Amino acid sequence: MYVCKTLQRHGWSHIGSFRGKQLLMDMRITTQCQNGMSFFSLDRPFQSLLYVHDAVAQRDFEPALPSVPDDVLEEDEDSVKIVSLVKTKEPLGATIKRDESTGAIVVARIMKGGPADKSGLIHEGDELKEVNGISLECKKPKEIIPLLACSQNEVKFKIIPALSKDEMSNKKKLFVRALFDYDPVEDPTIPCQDAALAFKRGNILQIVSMNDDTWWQALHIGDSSSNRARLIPSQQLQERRVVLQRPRALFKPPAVRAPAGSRRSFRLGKKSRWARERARSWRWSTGVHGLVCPSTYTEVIPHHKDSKERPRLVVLVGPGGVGVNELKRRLLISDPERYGVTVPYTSRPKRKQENEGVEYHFVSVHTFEDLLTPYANVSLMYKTSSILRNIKTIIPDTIYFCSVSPQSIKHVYTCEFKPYVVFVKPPRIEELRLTRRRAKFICDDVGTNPEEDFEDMMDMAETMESHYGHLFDKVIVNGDIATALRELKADLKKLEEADVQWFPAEWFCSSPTTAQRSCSHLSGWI
Ligand SMILES: Nc1ncnc2c1ncn2[C@@H]1O[C@H](COP(=O)(O)OP(=O)(O)OP(=O)(O)O)[C@@H](O)[C@H]1O
Repeated sequence: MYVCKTLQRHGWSHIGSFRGKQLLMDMRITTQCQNGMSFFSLDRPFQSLLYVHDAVAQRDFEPALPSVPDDVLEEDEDSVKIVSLVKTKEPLGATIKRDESTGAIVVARIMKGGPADKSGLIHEGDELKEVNGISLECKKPKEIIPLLACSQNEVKFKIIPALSKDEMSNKKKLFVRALFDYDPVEDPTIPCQDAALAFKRGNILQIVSMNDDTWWQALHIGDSSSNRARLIPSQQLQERRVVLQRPRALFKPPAVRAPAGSRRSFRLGKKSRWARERARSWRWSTGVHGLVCPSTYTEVIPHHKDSKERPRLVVLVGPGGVGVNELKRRLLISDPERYGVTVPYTSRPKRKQENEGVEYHFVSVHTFEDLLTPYANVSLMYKTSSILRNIKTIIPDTIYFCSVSPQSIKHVYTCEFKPYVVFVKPPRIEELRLTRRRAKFICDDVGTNPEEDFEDMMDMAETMESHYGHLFDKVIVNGDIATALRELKADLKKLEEADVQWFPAEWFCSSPTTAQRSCSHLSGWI
């Protein structure tokens, strides 16, 4: 029974089109009058025809599109596509995978001749956002297959189409981690202060234009208050500035000191003359006095954390005596369930409060030297890797710390360990003197003068920062130990809770040349 309300008002001629009317006249029609409303029963084909007509007239054939999510940027709005495929017994003919760097589910392969291929609507590289209205965010490929299996007649996909190669090169978003603080208020050269972006070391910026050699345009990721690009100093400009501001580092001659072995102090005085000289020569050969590129920005890519992913390895670095072990010790005491350590090797003598295999494996200078020969270095690296691997498989939820010398960071600075590198930095020299003396850790060396060691520590910290600063995710100033510990714990908590983490692009570079370029502070992609 087809109810035709229009019939009542205007009679036959108003049902659909004239063609409809003509058809109607040709059919067998039964009409009845009931309460002033006209009813008529029609044969099935004709009834279907009217349904189709009405559907077309009301444009009912178009799919009901879900609303555009709020977080889609204006420029992205047109890139969401809804694809509806009729389901048959055949599989769709596509494979999907999770993109490691973005966490997105993407079409990995389209099988030739399969339904997906024949439809021409789904392509390799397309990002799947939803299946039948169910969001695929944080889902794994194996969780998505049952969603497809249980859908009835049709499967509806919400897709972000893959970009063509040309579009890719134009549209690839470029993110960097800032390696310095920038305050436009203190920059007299900025063309327009209101158009500038202030940022802190460690902030993530999206570079939206590099057309100008001196001023780039960038957005501050995580600052939802503004979507407007602002000016930041380009890498080139910042490098020039750093070099001009570094006369002390560049021209300071090596300090002439009394023979190192002639004095004893809380920390370095216990080192052999050889070790002290070696440390100093390393500083001069690799530090600010060598060919060091100033830290400006380093390219990063977002990584969407998987709920089952292990915590990242936390690597602590800092100049000798700054308090790396003290921080590790206190962290372990504060929560032994949550934190674990790896035990490094050292050639320095054991201190009173230290135990073999706890803070370090104490080995002789000779053994340590052996470990540093090129051949042994491989086995040391292997040992380090296997120790870390074992630990990672034994207690997956524990956050592991390891302290390494900055030169050794490269052994763990890989996608396998995904280290989070924390640089433990001494405070200003006055605070260093005050806090260390107050803590009385020079008590076992009566009559020592730690002043030179404090200076060495400051020098070494400066060298490490200028040489390896681009690898540091976090800098903790160890003045007051309780404050430093609190800050470190808060930072690790934030790291654990963050859904998106920013990994250096070099971890994902396949060719060593590209990796090297990306490591040298973006010089490759300018
Ligand atoms: N913030 C601080 N205030 C006072 N004393 C501190 C502080 N941090 C560390 N110390 C003390 O300084 C001494 C050296 O610290 P620690 O052994 O942790 O240094 P380290 O960085 O591990 O050196 P190394 O790498 O040579 O072992 C210890 O006696 C420690 O208790």
